[in-house]
Amino acid sequence: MSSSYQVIARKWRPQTFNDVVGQDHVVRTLKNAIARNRIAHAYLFVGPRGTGKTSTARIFAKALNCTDGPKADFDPKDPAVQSITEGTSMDVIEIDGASNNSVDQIRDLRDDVRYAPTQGKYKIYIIDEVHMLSNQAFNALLKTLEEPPEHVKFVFATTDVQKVLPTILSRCQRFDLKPIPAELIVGRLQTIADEEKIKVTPEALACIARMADGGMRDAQSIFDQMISFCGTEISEPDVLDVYGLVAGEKITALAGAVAAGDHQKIIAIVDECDESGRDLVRLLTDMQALVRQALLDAISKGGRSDKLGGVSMTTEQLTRLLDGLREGEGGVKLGLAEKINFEVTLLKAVDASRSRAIDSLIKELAALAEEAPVADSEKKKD
Ligand SMILES: Nc1ncnc2c1ncn2[C@@H]1O[C@H](COP(=O)(O)OP(=O)(O)OP(=O)(O)O)[C@@H](O)[C@H]1O
Repeated sequence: MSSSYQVIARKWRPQTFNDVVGQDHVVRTLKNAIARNRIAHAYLFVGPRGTGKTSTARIFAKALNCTDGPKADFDPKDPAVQSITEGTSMDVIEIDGASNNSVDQIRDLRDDVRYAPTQGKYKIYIIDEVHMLSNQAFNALLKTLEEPPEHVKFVFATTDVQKVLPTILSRCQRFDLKPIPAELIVGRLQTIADEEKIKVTPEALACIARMADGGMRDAQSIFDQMISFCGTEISEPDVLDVYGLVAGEKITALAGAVAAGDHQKIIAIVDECDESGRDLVRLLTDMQALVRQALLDAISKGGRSDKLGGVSMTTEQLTRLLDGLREGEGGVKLGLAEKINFEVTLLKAVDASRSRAIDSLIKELAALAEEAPVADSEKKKD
């Protein structure tokens, strides 16, 4: 039974603080709070999906309720910790805010909090997607949050903090989990691949990380799917084909053509991508990422970058280009006449970046022209 298949994302859920990737600021603060015994009544973990909110909440619960706790470096084999890992601890209660019966659960919670924990030091309520609670449930929760008994701790998680009532927010210590940088996703996937005896090239991993956009769960799900398709050996072309992605060098070539204003080359590359069934929406996102990198490069170098295909572009041009690409996004995403919309977006973006450059030239000339008559009249006076 124990050999039953488990998806990677679940099998590789971080079990200790050290396993959590890319959220050092959160982990450090929680560890410090535990070490100094300054543990708040309620925490709120905010962040995009699959970045470690639920995992960190559970690890925090383990640190609070482990034998001789609270202790940040608890032993994962401690029976008190294992019961939390296995979801059998009576003192760690998880409620999914998105489910229909959460109101009843929150009502139960109000009665339940009065009773002392059964084994651990604390009763810990982890409420996932807290923004999805109905108003009724929110209000019921608020009453408990106002005066929680000493032995009760709350950990809330949300992907949409705007929807959490201010009255709840103001009673919580808030932590923002960030999208996980691609190189850390690659690192974690590599560790998993080694353990699972999967041979995967660095290019393939980079490609998976690119698609996951900072979400570790997404990255792991894609990796899982690739293993189903390819077995134990995965290379970049496999990932590109399965997900209809465009190869890195082709994206660079297209970005270069856009920077150079080479309309013919743009159209040729788009044709090629479309004919081989590539995902143009994704290509547009990847292009934006490249232009953004060039923009950051230009800003750090005082106003110019030649990162897009070696063409020197100003910060202003790159901003216009990025703007143009974003403007067209809606049309391309609509899916109708996707290719045409995509081409038009690129061509317009090229024009926008160039016309602005011409605009500034005109402005400079106008400024010079304004100065010129003064110089002439000065001369006449002489
Ligand atoms: N920071 C991280 N470090 C390591 N693995 C992670 C991290 N974040 C997510 N994962 C992986 O993704 C899976 C899902 O993570 P988790 O449930 O903690 O995310 P979440 O932020 O709560 O997502 P959601 O908002 O969708 O509930 C985990 O089981 C783990 O495999």
